Amino acid sequence: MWRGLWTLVTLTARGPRRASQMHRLPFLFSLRPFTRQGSGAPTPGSGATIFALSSGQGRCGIAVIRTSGPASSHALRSLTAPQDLPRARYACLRLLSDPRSGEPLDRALVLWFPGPQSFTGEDCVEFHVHGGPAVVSGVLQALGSVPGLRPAEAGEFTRRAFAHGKLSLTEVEGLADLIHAETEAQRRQALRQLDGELSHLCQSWAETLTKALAHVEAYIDFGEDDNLEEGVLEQADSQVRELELALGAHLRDARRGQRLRSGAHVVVAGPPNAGKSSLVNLLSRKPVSIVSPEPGTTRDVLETPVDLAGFPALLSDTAGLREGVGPVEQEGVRRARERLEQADLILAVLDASDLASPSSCSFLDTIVTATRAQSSSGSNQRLLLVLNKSDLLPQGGPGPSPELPPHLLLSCLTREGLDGLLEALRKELAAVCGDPSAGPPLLTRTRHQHHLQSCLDALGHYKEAKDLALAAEALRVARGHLTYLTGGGGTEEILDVIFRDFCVGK
Ligand SMILES: Nc1nc2c(ncn2[C@@H]2O[C@H](COP(=O)(O)OP(=O)(O)OP(=O)(O)O)[C@@H](O)[C@H]2O)c(=O)[nH]1
Repeated sequence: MWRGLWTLVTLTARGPRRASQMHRLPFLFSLRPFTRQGSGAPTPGSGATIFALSSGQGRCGIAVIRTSGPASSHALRSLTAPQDLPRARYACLRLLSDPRSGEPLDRALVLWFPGPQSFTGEDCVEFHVHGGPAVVSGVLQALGSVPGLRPAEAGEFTRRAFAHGKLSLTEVEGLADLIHAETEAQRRQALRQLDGELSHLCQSWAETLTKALAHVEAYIDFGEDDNLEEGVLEQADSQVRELELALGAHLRDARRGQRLRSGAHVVVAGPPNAGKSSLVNLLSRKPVSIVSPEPGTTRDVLETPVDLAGFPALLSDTAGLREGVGPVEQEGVRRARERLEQADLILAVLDASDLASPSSCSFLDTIVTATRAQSSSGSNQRLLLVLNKSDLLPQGGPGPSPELPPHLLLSCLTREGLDGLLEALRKELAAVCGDPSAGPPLLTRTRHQHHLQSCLDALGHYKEAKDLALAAEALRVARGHLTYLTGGGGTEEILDVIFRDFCVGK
């Protein structure tokens, strides 16, 4: 019975998740225009000079404390001896003292970044002090005693950088992702976004729309005037068509960039005793699940975040799939099936030495059906079949069998086949999450999807417009959504959401 269920839900697995993601951030989609990015948009208390510990908390070799704002040079002079400003952007060794008592605090490297050539665009100072808690708290207290200085709020340095046009909103998001990146693939994607690839792409699309709009407005103003070059409206139409194709391609990326940020759902499933828990423990390099020779040991879904071949994943161990069991195990089997529906990648595990058992046959049957259903439905769900316990097979393995779909041989016991499995996982996860090192930049947030979709909708209105004034307005709306995407418009709400991801000192 569950076989049919799985197949059915395989076809529709993406729908509900998308809906729930949209639901969680409803206010992001009702943006009103506000001051343009980079034009000195106000930040809360932007007149003050802020300071914070920018390196990690706790004892460390070197800690970096920084300031940003007009009183930065005064703060530097107040704490250091000699009191002159060091050469801009050159590290210089200074004695730091408490300006209230004159008590020495540390010998530190000091860097002076006069605005606007600084991270925030304001005057900034960095103190590279010894990372002991007493040194750090002494320097922070000394800075707090300097008039005009106050502790920074979370993300306030970056918010100031955004307000001064140093970073676009997508670059700010890339920076937040870089700080939170836990895997190689996440780091690559974040760095590309921080480098402005997505931002530049949106800007080039916005420029295309500006040209199309100029053509339409010229036609409105001059009509069939001799001075107007021929075919201006046709040019606008072809620019819109090209842009539609480009936006459509990005929107069809199956949310790979978002999966790379949040982690792919990888579900380990199979009949009881196949070695699912052993595989989960092997891949996560920790004892997440109980392993025992008794079939039916795992009865609930056990989840663990892992770095799988450089990609972030949420790995789920599930109850062995079988019929005719007690109520507790039955519930575990129901939950396992539910998890299979949500999986981006299914790791189907079978005991290679027990392929003829009824539970293995029934599971194999299901995999074959599911694989066929996937290829005919165009589903994005991926599947890898792993034949575990290869150490129990006679030399040479089970040999080619027409009944078996493509599979990998593995022994969780001896780890033979693990490298091959990791390589296969890397390929599958690159298909699920996208390759962060190649191809066009991916959309990494629901917000990006929303603005591109809205832009595309507006282009649809352009094509349907009954008169040129309406067509021009549709182009303006479309361009507005691209501007919103890079932070050229928005509300304090969206900025609050994005900057909430930052820690104090960034
Ligand atoms: N020989 C051999 N035994 C293995 C291998 N992998 C797992 N086992 C053994 O197979 C038994 C079942 O392993 P589990 O990892 O608990 O299997 P499971 O699929 O999670 O089992 P359920 O919780 O019942 O669904 C244990 O005794 C493991 O030590 C392997 O590669 N080779």
